[in-house]
Amino acid sequence: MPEAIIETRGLTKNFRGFTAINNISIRIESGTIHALIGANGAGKTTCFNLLTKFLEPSAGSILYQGRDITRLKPDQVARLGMVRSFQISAVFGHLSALENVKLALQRQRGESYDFWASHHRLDHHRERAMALLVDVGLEPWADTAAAELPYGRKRALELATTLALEPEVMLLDEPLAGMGTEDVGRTAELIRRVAEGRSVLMVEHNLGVVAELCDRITVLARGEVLVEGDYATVSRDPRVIESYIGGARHD
Ligand SMILES: Nc1ncnc2c1ncn2[C@@H]1O[C@H](COP(=O)(O)OP(=O)(O)OP(=O)(O)O)[C@@H](O)[C@H]1O
Repeated sequence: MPEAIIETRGLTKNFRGFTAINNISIRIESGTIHALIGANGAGKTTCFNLLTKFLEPSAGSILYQGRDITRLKPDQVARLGMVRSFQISAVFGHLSALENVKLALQRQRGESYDFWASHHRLDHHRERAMALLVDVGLEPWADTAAAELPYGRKRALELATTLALEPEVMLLDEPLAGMGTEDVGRTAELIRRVAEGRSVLMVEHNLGVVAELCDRITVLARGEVLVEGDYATVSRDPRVIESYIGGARHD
């Protein structure tokens, strides 16, 4: 069996008596793009927040590269290489795209803003930041204030600031939400590109993109794993079809 980069065992989350996640065990294989899908209220966000350490589980454990990270804090798991996009990578609207990525690079190295920082180091950050902007197709926008970027480009900038942290696993929460068709296609392509050499876990409602992009899919229903597999397997499972009737968003 391929190596698991993230694994949950009996993961459970109760909210004052209501079980939002019930005893789920999932495996995210190293080097894959893995989607978490399910009808509204299935538990995707709760599961995502448990994996990224924004919520404490009521029971069960989470392993990252075989190591138990159940009790670690979000910044500790980020330092291990498991980074939630839009987590540490808040984008500052008044700063240019380039400055935002430079700042993310500085933070990645634990440097505080230093007026006297050597030119050599700052030049190095500039070059690396520019390369990351090129990677996400933002080169022409390098000097544009983040607040002025079109929506889809802003998400691309967030991906660049996440990439600055050199993650091994990127966790993306609805990366295509709110995008028009053109942005969806370009961002999906971008995710495919940045996924090379790393693993990605994403919560996503757009099933067309999930079908195109994701190697593995976990379908949640009422806080439990309904089925896990590739798109062909998952999409013809009668339980999945049934759980989606009336529940899924068809966007
Ligand atoms: N903080 C909370 N307190 C109480 N119940 C909660 C809390 N967070 C989530 N829930 C409940 O847990 C269930 C799962 O919610 P969750 O947001 O994880 O689902 P989801 O699959 O992400 O749904 P959506 O697609 O609508 O975002 C829902 O019934 C929700 O009402």
